[in-house]
Amino acid sequence: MDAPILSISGLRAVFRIAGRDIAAVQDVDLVIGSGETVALVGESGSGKSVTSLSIIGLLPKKIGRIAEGSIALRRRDGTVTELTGLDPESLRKVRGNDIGMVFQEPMTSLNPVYSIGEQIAEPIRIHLGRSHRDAATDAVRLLAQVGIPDPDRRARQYPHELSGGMRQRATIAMALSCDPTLLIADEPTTALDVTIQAQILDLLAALQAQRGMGILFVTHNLGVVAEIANRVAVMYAGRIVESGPVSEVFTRPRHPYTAGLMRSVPRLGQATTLKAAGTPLPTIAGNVPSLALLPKGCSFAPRCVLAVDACRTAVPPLFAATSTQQSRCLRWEDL
Ligand SMILES: Nc1ncnc2c1ncn2[C@@H]1O[C@H](COP(=O)(O)OP(=O)(O)OP(=O)(O)O)[C@@H](O)[C@H]1O
Repeated sequence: MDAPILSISGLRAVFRIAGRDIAAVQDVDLVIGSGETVALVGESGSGKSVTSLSIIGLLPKKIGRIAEGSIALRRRDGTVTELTGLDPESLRKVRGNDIGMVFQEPMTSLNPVYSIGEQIAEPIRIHLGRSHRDAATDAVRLLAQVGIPDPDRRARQYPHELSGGMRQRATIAMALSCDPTLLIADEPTTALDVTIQAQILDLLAALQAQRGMGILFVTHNLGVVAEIANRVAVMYAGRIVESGPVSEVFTRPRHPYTAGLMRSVPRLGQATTLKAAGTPLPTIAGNVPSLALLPKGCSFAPRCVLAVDACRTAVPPLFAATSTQQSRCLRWEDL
């Protein structure tokens, strides 16, 4: 059997703040197979972006670093490379050749002073060694593949001449230009309106079916997870607290934090009913703890209605709730 596209184990990423290492992410294990989409979900500050930045080696210089763990990537030629030990230049090559990235705001990836076509062609020339002319042809082909009408003309246009949805399509084309084995999409649809969002999700699913790449999809939106992902990993205060197939986790969450997140999602019809009844949508009481002052034991315990004394003494391990679903809750059986 082929090695997974991405295999993270025991990842701990820290920030050096006021002379202390503060762990933004710890004990993170994550596997993505080819053709599989894994969603990383959780509230703001839970460590989703730090996890994806660790993979691409772009933690903030000077203060951020991977303190422990391994990140193994299967490359296009089938070899598996350990990314944590690579020097910056080798890592840059892996990033350009084997990992594609799409971020929330397309203008962070696009340069306003170059045409769309030039920007897609550049990595093709640099990383795949294609001629100017061939790379330009490839760029137009990629624009067509991501559903941009009249791709010849669009390739000559500048980012400001495209709509937000078209710009995001263009960054997806750029991310796919070197035929990556792994695509990291960090809130790629959050800045778009819902109809465009649905189109981009459909596009990613279609491209994945064609190319068989693995996708790490970072989002705080459970609706989007249900739409696009095969498996989901729920993060809280830097740790994965629950993971498993979306169908299992969403129908039967085994961690109180996941259950709380699920309850706080408005459902069609429910919002108006609750409003009519004068009942607000349920939220999870309390706040995410500061990473510098994590409570002893389970980080979610201070907000958890199920918490017992044992939860406050040691961080719970990941329990195998089923053969495919894991929960970092001592009381997963009581949920
Ligand atoms: N440059 C930085 N310096 C110091 N701490 C940081 C830095 N970047 C992130 N952190 C800390 O790391 C933690 C995890 O942040 P991260 O951006 O991964 O969260 P997230 O789950 O992606 O949130 P969001 O949905 O808001 O992007 C946060 O507590 C944050 O304060």
